[in-house]
Amino acid sequence: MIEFHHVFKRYQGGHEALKGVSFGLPRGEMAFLTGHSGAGKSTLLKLIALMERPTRGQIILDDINISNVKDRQIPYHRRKIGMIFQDHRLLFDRTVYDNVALPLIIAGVADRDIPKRVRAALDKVGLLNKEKQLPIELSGGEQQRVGIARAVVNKPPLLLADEPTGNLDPELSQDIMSLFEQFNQVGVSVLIASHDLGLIARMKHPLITLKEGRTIRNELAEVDFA
Ligand SMILES: Nc1ncnc2c1ncn2[C@@H]1O[C@H](COP(=O)(O)OP(=O)(O)OP(=O)(O)O)[C@@H](O)[C@H]1O
Repeated sequence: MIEFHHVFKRYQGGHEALKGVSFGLPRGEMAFLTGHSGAGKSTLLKLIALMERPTRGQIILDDINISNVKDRQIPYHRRKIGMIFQDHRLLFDRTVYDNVALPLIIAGVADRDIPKRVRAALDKVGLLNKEKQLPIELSGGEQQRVGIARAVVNKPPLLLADEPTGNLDPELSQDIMSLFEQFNQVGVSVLIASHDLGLIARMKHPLITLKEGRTIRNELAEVDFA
């Protein structure tokens, strides 16, 4: 599903956030990405979503070298990916329903199909009864679930989550991780950046550990440079 071949990322200003990262995430796998603050975890996820471009190396997503994806094709590329952020990035002046419907509207889904799909996504995260509420009226864990419903409403084959439990207590964090496992069990590939080593250890999924932009531990296959 995802292959990184000796990927480097240097930001404007000269900081090298990734220094030759290689790994392969097979289709249908769930894995964790960990490492100290500033190790390059968010950068790695942003490269997959084409929120940033690599300086060197190749990233293959679904057999496509994403360096060849032109800027105008990025919205189509992103439809393969559901992104979940620590701060959820919900629209706080819109209802739960409207937040989850937004990706469908952007993707041009027919109006008549939207309610059913929004409710299916809210049902999966256990929030069917909250659709008329504003995000501010929900708990932190519920807000994160809305973020997850929004990420999965288009049924992307890949979920990328950046510290999705960073603001949650241990019990809620476990619930959110279990939710990711449920999506994984129906075939969705999942890559989660997290600091929470205790939670990661309990989940028993492969781990990639970054240190100062390099892979220091990789329980996923290293990929050969073709
Ligand atoms: N847009 C940017 N411009 C310049 N430098 C950046 C930019 N984004 C990130 N960096 C730098 O790249 C390095 C890696 O950042 P990144 O956000 O990928 O780390 P991280 O492992 O996700 O950290 P955290 O766990 O704190 O979120 C850091 O030193 C950071 O300061």
